[in-house]
Amino acid sequence: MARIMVLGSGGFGISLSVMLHKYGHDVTMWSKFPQEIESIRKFGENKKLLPGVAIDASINLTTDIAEAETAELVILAVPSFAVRETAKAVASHLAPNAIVANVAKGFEESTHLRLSEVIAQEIPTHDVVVLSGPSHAEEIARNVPTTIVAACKHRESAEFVQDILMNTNLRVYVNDDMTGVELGGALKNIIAVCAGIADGMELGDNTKAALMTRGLAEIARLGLAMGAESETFTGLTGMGDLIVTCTSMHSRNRRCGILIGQGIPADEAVKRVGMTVEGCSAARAALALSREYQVEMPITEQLCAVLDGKPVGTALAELMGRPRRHENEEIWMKEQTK
Ligand SMILES: NC(=O)C1=CN([C@@H]2O[C@H](COP(=O)(O)OP(=O)(O)OC[C@H]3O[C@@H](n4cnc5c(N)ncnc54)[C@H](O)[C@@H]3O)[C@@H](O)[C@H]2O)C=CC1
Ligand SMILES: O=C(CO)COP(=O)(O)O
Repeated sequence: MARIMVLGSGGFGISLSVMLHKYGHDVTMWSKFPQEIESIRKFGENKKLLPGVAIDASINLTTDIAEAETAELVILAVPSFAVRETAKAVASHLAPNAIVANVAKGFEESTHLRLSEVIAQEIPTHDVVVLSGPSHAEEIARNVPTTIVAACKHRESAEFVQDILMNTNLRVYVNDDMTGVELGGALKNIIAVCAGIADGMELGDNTKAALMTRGLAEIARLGLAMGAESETFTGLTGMGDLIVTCTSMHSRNRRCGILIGQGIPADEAVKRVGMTVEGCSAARAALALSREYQVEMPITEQLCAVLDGKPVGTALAELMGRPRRHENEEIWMKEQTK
C-alpha cells in the first residue's frame, strides 16, 4: 500500500483516485477550488467532470496542498495551463524521496516547454515520471482493461510508479524516451480535434484514417527533430493514444472538433465541451515548435488557421491541394543524397 496524493479532482484525477483506492492505496485528492471539494463531498461524485463515478468516502479530500508531505507518490492531474502553478505550490511540501508524476498532456503555451520540463524547473529536487497512453478517465474508473506508459530518464523511478499503478486491469510499461512519450500525448490532441472536425463535417472513414495516419507522420517528424525515438510513436503513447482519442465517444478533443466541424466557433466549442480540451492550445505551441525545428506540420497549421477563423472547408481543400510528395519524403530525400 502506498500513500498517494492526486492533485486535481477533475475527470482524470478522480478516475486514478478511485482506481488506486480500490486497489488498497491510501489516497488523498486535492483541489485548488473549495467548491469542487464541497460538491464532491455533497454528491459523492463530480457531477460536472466525471458524472456517475462514485468517489468512496474514505478517499481523503482536501484543499490543503501541504498534505502532500506524507505522500510517496504525488500525481499532477490538472490541465497543462495549471501545471506550473501546481508544481510550484506543491514543491515545498514534498517528502525528500517522493516521486512526482504528471498525467497532463500538452505544452506550456507561453514557453512551448514539455510539461516535465516545466515541473523540473519548479521541482528540480525530485524525479518526474510522465504517465501517458490510451486511457480515458471514464473507462479507467470502470476498470476497463487499459495499458499506459510510465516514462522517466531513471528507470527505478518509472518502475516505482509502475509497481504502484499496475493491477489486474491496468498494465503499465516503462519507457525512458520522455520526449517521445510527452510529444505523443500532447500532439495527438491536435489530430483528435481535426478528426472531430471531419466527423462534424460528416466526411467519411477514409478522411479520418488519412488524418490519423498523416497526423502520426507529422507528430513523428517533430518528435524526431526534437530528439525522440521513432519507435515511441508506433507505441501506446503514439499510435495507441491517437487511435483512442480520434475514435472515442469519450474524447473531449474530438467532441470539441465535432462542434467546430458543425460550424461552432472554436472558443464557443471549447466552452460547450465544459471539460479540459488541450488540443487547441497545443496546436499553437506545436506550430511554433515546427517553425523552430523547421519541420512541416500541415494539419497542425490548418487547425491553427481554423482556430483563427478560417472556414473548415477551405482548410480541408488546402490540405488536399498540397504539392505532390513522396509518402516518406524525408527518407526518400536522404536516399537521394547517399
Ligand atoms: N480525462 C481523461 O480521460 C484524461 C485526461 N488527461 C489529461 O489530464 C489533464 C486533466 O484533464 P481532466 O482531468 O480530463 O480535466 P478536467 O477538466 O476534468 O479537470 C481539471 C481539474 O483541474 C483543476 N484545475 C483547473 N484549473 C486549475 C488551476 N489553475 N489550478 C489547479 N487546478 C486547476 C480543476 O479544478 C479540475 O479538478 C489534461 O491535461 C488531460 O489531457 C490524460 C489522460 C486521460
Ligand atoms: O488523453 C486522453 C485519453 O488517453 C484524453 O483526451 P481526450 O478526452 O481528448 O481523448
